[in-house]
Amino acid sequence: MTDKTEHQKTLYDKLWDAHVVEQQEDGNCLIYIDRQIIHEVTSPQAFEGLRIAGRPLANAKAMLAVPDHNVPTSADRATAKNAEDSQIQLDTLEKNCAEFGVEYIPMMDLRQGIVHIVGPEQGFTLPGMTIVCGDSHTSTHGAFGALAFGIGTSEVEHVMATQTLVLSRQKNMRIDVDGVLGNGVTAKDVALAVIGEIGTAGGTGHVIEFTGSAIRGLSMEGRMTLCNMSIEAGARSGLIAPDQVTFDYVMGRPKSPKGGAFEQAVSYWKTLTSDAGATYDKEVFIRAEDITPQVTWGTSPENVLPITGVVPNPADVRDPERKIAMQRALDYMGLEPGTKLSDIPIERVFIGSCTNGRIEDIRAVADVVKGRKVHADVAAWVVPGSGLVKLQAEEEGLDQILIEAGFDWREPGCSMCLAMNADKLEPHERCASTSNRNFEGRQGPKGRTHLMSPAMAAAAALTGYLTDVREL
Ligand SMILES: CC(C)[C@H](C(=O)O)[C@@H](O)C(=O)O
Ligand code: SF4
Repeated sequence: MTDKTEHQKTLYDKLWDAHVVEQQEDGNCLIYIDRQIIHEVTSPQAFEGLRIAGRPLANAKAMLAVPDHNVPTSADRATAKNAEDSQIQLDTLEKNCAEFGVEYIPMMDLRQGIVHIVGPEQGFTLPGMTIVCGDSHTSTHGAFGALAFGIGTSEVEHVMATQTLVLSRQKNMRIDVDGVLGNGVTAKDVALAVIGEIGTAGGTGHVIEFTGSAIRGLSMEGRMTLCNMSIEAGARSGLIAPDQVTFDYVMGRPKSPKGGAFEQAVSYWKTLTSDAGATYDKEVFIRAEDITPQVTWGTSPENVLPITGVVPNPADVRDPERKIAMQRALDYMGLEPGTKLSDIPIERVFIGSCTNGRIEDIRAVADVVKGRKVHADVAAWVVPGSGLVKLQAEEEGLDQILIEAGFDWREPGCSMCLAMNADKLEPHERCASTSNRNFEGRQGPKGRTHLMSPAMAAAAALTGYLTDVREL
């Protein structure tokens, strides 16, 4: 419910109002869902539910399926032996899509990749839409000015059956980043700095709209990185108003509107901005110049500091709960308070994931490592976010730069972002990673993850330590 007049809506208000099917007495709304993307992990029970109920899909054309979490990323993926449970999930997705008539992008298709990279690439993700997926990082698609959020498996089934969801309206939050980002500072650093500032619960109950000149200055790739991590700041969705950068990205994609329909769409999309008089429930202002290259030291994305910092000391923390959590994180990470972050050695590097597996990310890595060598004690991987990202990188010769530097150039998938298949850290291995979660065991049992930007991960690969990319 909103009292705002037609002229004082936020972008979120506009997207919400445009999709309300029915207002319920308890204040919740039945919301129309334009599109659903599915992967192999959270769709099997949903399909099974439909099968048992004897229900068809409400609109198979509103769905797109792609396997990503469990696919092997080794060069021999077509024949590679997968773990049995991984293979079952992959086979089940393919079978379900054939049975229910859902478009399915197979593993060996050039378009295969991580759902949140494939949707935008294919023009399946468009401004103004409501987009869901049984995956928390669906927030990524908010970079297009779409209302996009992750849902649970029972909701996946509900959308399959009805193309709607019952939702409660979120509050409006605005994070404004104004100014110009410094050298070596990227969208990932903005995301980590925001989480450092507001905490992993800072956005709870809110949809975050990112505004300001530094946000406008980001490419679509950067905007996706930022919205991707809104979920790590507690918000289910992130939003950026669409502009010319968005329209240019969307134009000519396989599934985007063409010709006159595109022009018409753009004139609607141009209305998708927060009105000048619109108010937010919460506002945060950050100066772009204050953001430096960030790295995490602990087991939550909010355990983040500038690379110039030192490992914090639990003794300096008053709150007893926070003190215990910090000590636990340091024990898990095998770190001593006071250690300079740049003195922490790493053994693995993972460049990829739906946060940083796009072409711009791979270019940034190639830029840093060109003509240099990965440190002898480091095993470094680049896992492109999709087959199309991989192809583009190869056409630009980036794969050669990376391979010559000593990187392993792999096939697309979620891979070591969450270690659902063979791609994982050994216990106690320490990894510079461009992914989004550093939880205990996230990249493998007892594995230790430091989150950072692609350029920073590339710098770490070269030196064997967490490294300030600005000083290379
Ligand atoms: C497997 C999936 C449900 C999960 C998510 O929802 O995010 C995964 O993608 C992750 O990043 O942890
Ligand atoms: S790349 Fe990582 S965060 Fe993204 S969908 Fe896959 S597992 Fe989740």
